[in-house]
Amino acid sequence: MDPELNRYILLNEGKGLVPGYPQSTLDILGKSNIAAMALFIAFKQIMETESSSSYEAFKAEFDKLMMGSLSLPINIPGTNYYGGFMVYYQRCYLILLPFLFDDRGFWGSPDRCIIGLGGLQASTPRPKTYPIYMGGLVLARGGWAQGRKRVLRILREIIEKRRDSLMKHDDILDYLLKDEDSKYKLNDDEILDQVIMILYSGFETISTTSMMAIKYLHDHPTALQELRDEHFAIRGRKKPEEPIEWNDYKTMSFYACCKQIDKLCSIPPSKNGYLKPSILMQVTFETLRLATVVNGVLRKTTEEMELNGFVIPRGWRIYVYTREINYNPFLYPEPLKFNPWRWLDKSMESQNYCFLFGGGSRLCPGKELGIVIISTFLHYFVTQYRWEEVGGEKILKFPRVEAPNGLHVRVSKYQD
Ligand code: HEM
Repeated sequence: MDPELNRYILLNEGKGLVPGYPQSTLDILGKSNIAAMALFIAFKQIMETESSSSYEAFKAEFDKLMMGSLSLPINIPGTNYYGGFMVYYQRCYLILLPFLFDDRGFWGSPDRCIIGLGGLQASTPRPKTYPIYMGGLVLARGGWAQGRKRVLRILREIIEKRRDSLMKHDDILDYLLKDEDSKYKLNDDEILDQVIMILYSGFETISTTSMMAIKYLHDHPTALQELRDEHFAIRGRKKPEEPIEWNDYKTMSFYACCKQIDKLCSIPPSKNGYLKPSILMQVTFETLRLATVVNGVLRKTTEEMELNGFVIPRGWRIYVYTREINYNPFLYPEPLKFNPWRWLDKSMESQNYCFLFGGGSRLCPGKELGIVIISTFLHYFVTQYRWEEVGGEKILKFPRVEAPNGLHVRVSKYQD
């Protein structure tokens, strides 16, 4: 691992401390550390050299753009939208299936609904009324508003400088700019779209999941201890300051290195070795399940279809609300409980109801990268620090997972 990133991951010491709290207190999400870390990592992967000179200016504009991308499309000065951007303009039909509301009118009671690409499960109680409501949900658009304009300007300048320079870089932007194979050559607009897409997609997903993992581990000392054992075992094979690398990551993922796993796990080791998820993977998947960051996936019907009595016309855009699957008690007993060990069975992740990263041909292409970044962060965090919450830890789960005031923790150096 790049030592600079490594340092950043080690909590960006001295930066982003929450005013009013002692020096050792960090705002884990919100406007500082984890979110900044996720964006910085993505920025550095895309433009290694420019990450030191252009990052701060870029980040300021990107923050505005992020805010605008999740707002009503009112394109007048003063609104979040005007200061940001929207991705595409498409009319989208929001399908509110009545089973998303239970008898008390609550959203998605865990025991009543499941919708997946395979259809509704037989256990779903059928509503008598016609199930589909149409709402004009405008997802996006309207010219390039301010945030995006400025972000694009910064990126274009970087691209121009790259073209004028003879230096070679080993980063994503260099690969995008290469014109060796004209079959895959992208024009500048397409390159810019790719860059923004990578920055945008990995930002909130990674930072929110990392924050929630810290929260759950804090609240579940047994899981934290098991994770620490697993990661001190990895550190034990390395010199004190030696960064982790790819081979370490492999032992951090599906090769169990914690004895306790064998006690808990009913599955025999596979012939390839102990191909069982490590406690790190279990914690990550359980966090992704319980604190669902991406609530659903968008699809379009290419022909009229019937899903267990629900008729969906051809050409409709559908928001498949996958979040509820994660709380289905038939699939995940005691669904609201943080139980990382339920992921001991590796096959859980490949079940066709598991939509943590979407599914089918649109499966999240950043899945592995996202898991690597979260894993690396947790590895350093749990082996180097203890932490306790110090107020402001209000967490909202709906409509999106967030800590409106940040999750404040006081960290101290970990000593046995
Ligand atoms: C914890 C981390 C992440 C989670 C939970 C996550 C989740 C998801 C989900 C649920 C989808 C929808 C897939 C579908 O429609 O079936 C998606 C799509 C996507 N994700 Fe991620 N993602 C994560 C990280 C990343 C990262 C790091 C990147 C890029 C570097 C990325 C890039 C994308 C892109 C480009 C799509 C659209 C794919 C398409 O429509 O073909 N994601 N992600």
